[in-house]
Amino acid sequence: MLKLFKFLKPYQISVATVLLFTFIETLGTLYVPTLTADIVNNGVTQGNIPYIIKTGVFMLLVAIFTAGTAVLNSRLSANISSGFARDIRKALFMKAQALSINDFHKIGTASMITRTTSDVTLIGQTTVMLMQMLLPAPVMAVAGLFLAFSKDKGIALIIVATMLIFLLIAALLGKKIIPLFKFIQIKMDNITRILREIIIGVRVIRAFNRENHEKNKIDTAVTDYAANSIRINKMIATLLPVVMLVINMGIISILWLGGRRVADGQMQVGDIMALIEYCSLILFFLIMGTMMFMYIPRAQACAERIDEVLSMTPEITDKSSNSHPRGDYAHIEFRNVSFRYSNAAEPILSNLSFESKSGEVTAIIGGTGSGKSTIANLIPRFFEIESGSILINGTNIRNFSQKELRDKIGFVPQKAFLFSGTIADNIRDGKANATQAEIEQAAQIAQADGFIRELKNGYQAYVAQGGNNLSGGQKQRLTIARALIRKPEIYIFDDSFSALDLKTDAMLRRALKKEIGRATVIMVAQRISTIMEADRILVLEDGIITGTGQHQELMQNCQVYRQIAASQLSEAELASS
Ligand SMILES: Nc1ncnc2c1ncn2[C@@H]1O[C@H](COP(=O)(O)OP(=O)(O)OP(=O)(O)O)[C@@H](O)[C@H]1O
Repeated sequence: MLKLFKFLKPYQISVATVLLFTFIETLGTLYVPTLTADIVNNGVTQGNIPYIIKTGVFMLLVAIFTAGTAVLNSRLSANISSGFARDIRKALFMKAQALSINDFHKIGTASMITRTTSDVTLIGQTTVMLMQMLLPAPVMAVAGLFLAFSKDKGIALIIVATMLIFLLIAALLGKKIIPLFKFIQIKMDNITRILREIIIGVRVIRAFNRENHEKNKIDTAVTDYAANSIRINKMIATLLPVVMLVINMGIISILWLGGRRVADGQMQVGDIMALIEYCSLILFFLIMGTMMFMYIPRAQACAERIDEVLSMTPEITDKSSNSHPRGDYAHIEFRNVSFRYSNAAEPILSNLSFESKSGEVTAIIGGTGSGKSTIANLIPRFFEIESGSILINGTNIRNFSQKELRDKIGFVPQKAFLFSGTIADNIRDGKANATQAEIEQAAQIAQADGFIRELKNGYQAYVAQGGNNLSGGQKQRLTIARALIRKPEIYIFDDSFSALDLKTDAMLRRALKKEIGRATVIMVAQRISTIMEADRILVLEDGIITGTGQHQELMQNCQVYRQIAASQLSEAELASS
């Protein structure tokens, strides 16, 4: 947790002010019973009304001043807490942006959400509670005991004994509660993960009537969380009456010994009142401080989870500071590339070599799981290759900054993903300063203009989260338009035409051909008809290229390609190819 305190640096002055105010507030709180004793001893028992009024007014001023510092303290603390939490969240977000997909998988999406939301909130709250509740406890104890000893040593020792009994009980209970607090965040992660899956997969759940199964899953997770919380609350609930008993025993002892002292004429009545008040205040602040000690392990667990993300070294970093400005063409070369996913035993691609020339369409076809999407994902450097090199215009992609590299690419992912907002906003994600004319032109080439204009608000029509209010084909066309608007040097279509009907597929490819110019196109596809006209087709089988050439060459030379064609084309189409 100490590591995260560096985020408090911008709030140094505020933190110092809170500490000072807390100190003043604590002393002010202790001064009030001292004044009460004074009023009773020198005013009430003597019948000295002017003294009562004078000291009473002074006491009122002390109380108002103490309350004022408390209000200011709360406001400052709230500001520190929210600013501190905001800064940690920003840092987490920036880190998440820098992490590779592999790095991200190590943490998990649900855990990343919990860490950025509830973990940070808890750290912010705990830090402020630490300043307001834990730090005043020793000040109160030392100052309170000092005042108590100055009034009566014997009674002060009763207060010390009461404190020790309380601390013993708190230590015994803390030993049981602290591990439970640590578990709470892990259980919260579990709830977030299940909820996220249920929300995203709601259609599948309904389609397969899995509502009860999912309900049971979330019930179990929530019940588990609740059981943990109930156990904690039960223990805290036990602590409070026991502590009250200890305090009351302390007060009774003070009254007993104080009464005898008053009877012997060694002490005044007001002093008993002050001593009881000191005892109550010390114990009250100790209770609050102890509660904090129980929260600290939970905050500590959260801090460790946050620090784990913040201290991660991204797997993919920018090495070169040389700049590689955007051009208008790209020549891609895979040279003996081998790649394996971090959790996989076997490589997915082995010694893969191919070239994709400027102005040409290179298509990749092959069975499912053969590694087509993996190749598409390696060009923007979403993953790091194991050996070999990927070159763009002769430069290793590792020598580009990730931003420069990705600026060159118009990427259309296999799973069409849109953001909530308007249709125009989504296309503009490809080029932030795109004009309406550019947006419409990109949509026309992507064969999306027609359906967009039929929507009630056209380009301003609302796209729901993930594009859930659009059809699969509509979403695909918008993701294509988003890539086209960049006018990139490299187009990567990862099975991006699969949801289009054959006619739209053909029209889109025809429009694309005119648009591409000197750019390079990598087109992953399952359908032969989509790639038949490509300048070069790579046939992939288990991460190895088993055939390269144009459609007709492959029909003659490549058995795997012939088998794919035979399974998709009609007799007439096969005969004519
Ligand atoms: N993140 C990942 N971690 C581990 N293995 C993965 C990961 N992504 C893909 N794989 C594995 O890599 C292999 C190749 O996957 P890839 O997505 O490249 O295949 P593909 O040819 O595009 O398949 P499809 O046509 O079904 O989309 C598969 O066996 C897959 O299980």
